[in-house]
Amino acid sequence: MATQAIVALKHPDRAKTRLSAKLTAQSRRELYFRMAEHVLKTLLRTESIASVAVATASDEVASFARGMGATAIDLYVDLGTRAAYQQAIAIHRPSGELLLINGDLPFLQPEDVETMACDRDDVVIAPDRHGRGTNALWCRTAGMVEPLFGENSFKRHCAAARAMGVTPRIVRRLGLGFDVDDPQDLELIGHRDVARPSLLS
Ligand SMILES: Nc1nc2c(ncn2[C@@H]2O[C@H](COP(=O)(O)OP(=O)(O)OP(=O)(O)O)[C@@H](O)[C@H]2O)c(=O)[nH]1
Ligand SMILES: O=C(O)[C@H](O)COP(=O)(O)O
Repeated sequence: MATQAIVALKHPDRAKTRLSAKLTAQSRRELYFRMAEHVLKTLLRTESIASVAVATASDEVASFARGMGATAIDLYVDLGTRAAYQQAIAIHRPSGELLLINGDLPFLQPEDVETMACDRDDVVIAPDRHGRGTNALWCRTAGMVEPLFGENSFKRHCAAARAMGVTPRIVRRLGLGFDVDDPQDLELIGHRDVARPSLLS
């Protein structure tokens, strides 16, 4: 199997704004790069991932991605996660298996990615742990489900798959479900019991 992965990464100076009440701009930048590095490294060492591309409008992030061994898909402007993935697909024209995955998943492990990219299904969706957003979307062929990220995108991606006659497989795992959006997520990172399955229900 050979899945192409695309990671959307916003301009670092405008990322993680919901953490502004708790973290300075400098700390938010550091957290952003730490998480992005973790996600890229994880993807790069996952066997079923053939290539990793970062979709970004930031030259700094593009260089960072290339320095790590990923490629960069240069976007013109940040218009949100949905637009970033849609533009990246339009520019990059991936064929075959495609994984769209966010760059703010601090617990992501290769096994999580392997679980998504296994052989049996056409569409696999990893919701955030609240069951609202989508943190990763895998399709057997690019274009099978249009990226519809944004608020409550999990329901939308499920409906979009069903509209194509496909029953999506849903993957709920800590590594895929735990994204860092708000101050409560930051507090949980520090706690070992973050791995409790109850957080994923
Ligand atoms: N290229 C690109 N990536 C984006 C954009 N918006 C979000 N992302 C990425 O999509 C993923 C999920 O983003 P969010 O959880 O909304 O993160 P965020 O926008 O930094 O958070 P807030 O500023 O707090 O809303 C992260 O990897 C972001 O870097 C965008 O406009 N362009
Ligand atoms: O569904 C989405 O668009 C992504 O998961 C981003 O959602 P978030 O802003 O809740 O992380």
